[in-house]
Amino acid sequence: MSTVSVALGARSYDIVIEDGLLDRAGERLARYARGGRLVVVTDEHVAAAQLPRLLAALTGAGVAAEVITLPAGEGTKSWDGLSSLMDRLLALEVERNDHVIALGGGVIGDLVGFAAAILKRGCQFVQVPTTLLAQVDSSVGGKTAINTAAGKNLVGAFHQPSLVLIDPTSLDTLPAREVRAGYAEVVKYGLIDDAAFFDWCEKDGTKLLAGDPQARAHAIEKSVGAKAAIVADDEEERSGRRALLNLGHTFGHALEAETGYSDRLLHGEAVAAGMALAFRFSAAQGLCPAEDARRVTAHLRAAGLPAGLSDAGVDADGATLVAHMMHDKKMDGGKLPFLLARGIGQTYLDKQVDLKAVEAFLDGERVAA
Ligand SMILES: NC(=O)c1ccc[n+]([C@@H]2O[C@H](COP(=O)([O-])OP(=O)(O)OC[C@H]3O[C@@H](n4cnc5c(N)ncnc54)[C@H](O)[C@@H]3O)[C@@H](O)[C@H]2O)c1
Ligand SMILES: O=C(O)C(=O)C[C@@H](O)[C@H](O)[C@H](O)COP(=O)(O)O
Ligand SMILES: [Zn+2]
Repeated sequence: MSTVSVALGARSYDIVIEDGLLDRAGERLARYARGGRLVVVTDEHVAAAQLPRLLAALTGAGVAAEVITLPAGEGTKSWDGLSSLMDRLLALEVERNDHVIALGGGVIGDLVGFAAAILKRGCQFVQVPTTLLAQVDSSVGGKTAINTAAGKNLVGAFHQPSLVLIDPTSLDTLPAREVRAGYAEVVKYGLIDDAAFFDWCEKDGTKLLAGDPQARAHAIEKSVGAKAAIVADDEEERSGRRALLNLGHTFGHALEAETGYSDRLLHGEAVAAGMALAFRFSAAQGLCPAEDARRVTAHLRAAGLPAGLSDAGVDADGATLVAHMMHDKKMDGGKLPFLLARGIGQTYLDKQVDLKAVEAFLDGERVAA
């Protein structure tokens, strides 16, 4: 077992990582059960694959669970998904001091977190992530949101969980495509500021993708440790440090918008393509060695992830993609700061990027594909 703490003063919390934790979560969660009950929110796939383990643990600890099961997929992170969840939480008479349990991937975590942030002006929640992406990234840090017609995560709040329980064995039922999508956010930590970890990904990433328990534990602990440190330093993305976690996301969110937030392109896949584009753009601008951009592209493709527009199934011109980017939350005074790289492990926030250059670069990528 390992525990990582997110140091945020009164809002500090632990992230507990342990194989089999789901089966032993009853005692840990029982302390949050007021009146002997807890509300668990999950999606239909997780309800079939992992919920029985959590329910058995809760029953064993004498806790009664009310379960809300939502449709699986990015479409649930929407006004409709939020409205339906809020009505159901209100019908269950969840109170401000109650804890709601989010059991699922990033969609459930982001949606439940946002619902918790606004239910009766704020109740509490616990993250029990069941995808690789959620275990290495979305369950930590308190970014909660839904998507709107204008773009990704545009309505949301910073609302930290009280606890994060990570059971890597819950990934045993996760489809391989979802494991690969989560792996993109693992690689991200190496590319941001840890070149040695990117080396590890090149050497041992395939073990992680195959479900090797040691590789899985190493990747989750490294990722969560890196994210916890960044969040503790810049909780609400004010100083620029937390923005580093957005590497690949400005391009990636534009690709997700272009594919309609659908199964055509998963968030992690869009981030993979976005990181490769960020590195190639950096190289094209003379900021980053071409060899580093080549390594990033090659590694993502070797992992079965998209590393460009055509891999991602996107056939849009630069102007269309840049128009999506204008909704990015990093926009500041009409300018869009970009996460660029001076090399692997040397990501930085560049506030001087010329959007015409981004547009021309993307047009070139489209032609080259
Ligand atoms: N808040 C953050 O910091 C943050 C970080 C990264 C991503 N995100 C968000 O996370 C979302 C993507 O999350 P995701 O990739 O986890 O997708 P997801 O929540 O849609 O889960 C992916 C699929 O796997 C299924 N699933 C989940 N766990 C399973 C299991 N153990 N066994 C079998 N099936 C399982 C789900 O039902 C779903 O079909 C995006 O909306 C993204 O914007 C948020
Ligand atoms: O936690 C963060 O900060 C991140 O940026 C993590 C990202 O992986 C995640 O996709 C996040 O939701 C994107 O944030 P956004 O502010 O661009 O919506
Ligand atoms: Zn992400």
